[in-house]
Amino acid sequence: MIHVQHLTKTYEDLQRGRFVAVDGISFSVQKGEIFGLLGPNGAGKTTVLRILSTVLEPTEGIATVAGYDVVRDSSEVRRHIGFVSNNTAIYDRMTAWEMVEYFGRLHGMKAARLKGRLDDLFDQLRMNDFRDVPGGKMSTGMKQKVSIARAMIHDPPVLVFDEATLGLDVLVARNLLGVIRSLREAGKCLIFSTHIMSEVERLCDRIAIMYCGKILDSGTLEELRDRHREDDFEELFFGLLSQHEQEMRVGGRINPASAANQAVGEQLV
Ligand SMILES: Nc1ncnc2c1ncn2[C@@H]1O[C@H](COP(=O)(O)OP(=O)(O)OP(=O)(O)O)[C@@H](O)[C@H]1O
Repeated sequence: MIHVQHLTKTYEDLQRGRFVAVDGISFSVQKGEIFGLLGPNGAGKTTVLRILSTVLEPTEGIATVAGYDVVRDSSEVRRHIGFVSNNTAIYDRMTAWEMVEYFGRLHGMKAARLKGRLDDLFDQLRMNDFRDVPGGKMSTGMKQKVSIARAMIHDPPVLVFDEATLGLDVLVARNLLGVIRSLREAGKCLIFSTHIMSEVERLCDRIAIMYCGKILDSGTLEELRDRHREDDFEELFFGLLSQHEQEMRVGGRINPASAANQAVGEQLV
């Protein structure tokens, strides 16, 4: 469902000059699978997810979603993908129902199909209690559910969650992880970015550890543990990051992103 090959994204930055945010990464995600992108702030996760959802174009490499190329077939990609982040704008004066309905219309859905889909989603995500509550009066958990419903209204086979639990209390975050699991059961292809190790351990079928724009390693939790002979995932993760730092230092190729990530230990849970 998602195929990424040698994907690179460079930004022209006033301070850093030409900056490589994503550096030749490759991975695939199948139907019915949750793929976790784990990495500290600045690792390049959001950039990858924005390329997949056609908000950004890659500098080099190929990315396809449901068989469609993110550059050549961007409107087909948008039809097949839903994007959930932690900072989706929720309109204060629109109710939960109106907001999700509005996004359905933006996707060109006809009234009858839209009504059926709204009913299903409000049941599935248990949103009926607050269907008429305006955005300005919603709790963070309600807002997050509206964001998910909005991303799912057109029933895309691929869903992207970018740091979606950031700022949520434990209960709401736990509910969200439950929703993501149920989407996997429904056969969706899910990609989930986070800097929280326990989330990937609990949720993801396969994991890519990302740092300074590169995937340092990827596989199931068991494969990673076996390969690195380390049962403690936190130790494994930090071991990979410091090995990468060391290799960059020896090669004299310190990526500016490394400097930006010096406080990496403090950012990770
Ligand atoms: N528009 C931009 N112009 C220049 N640099 C950028 C731009 N967007 C992102 N970057 C840089 O690219 C790198 C990767 O950022 P990105 O947001 O993809 O990382 P991330 O892993 O999602 O981290 P975070 O969790 O902080 O969002 C960072 O060093 C960031 O400062």
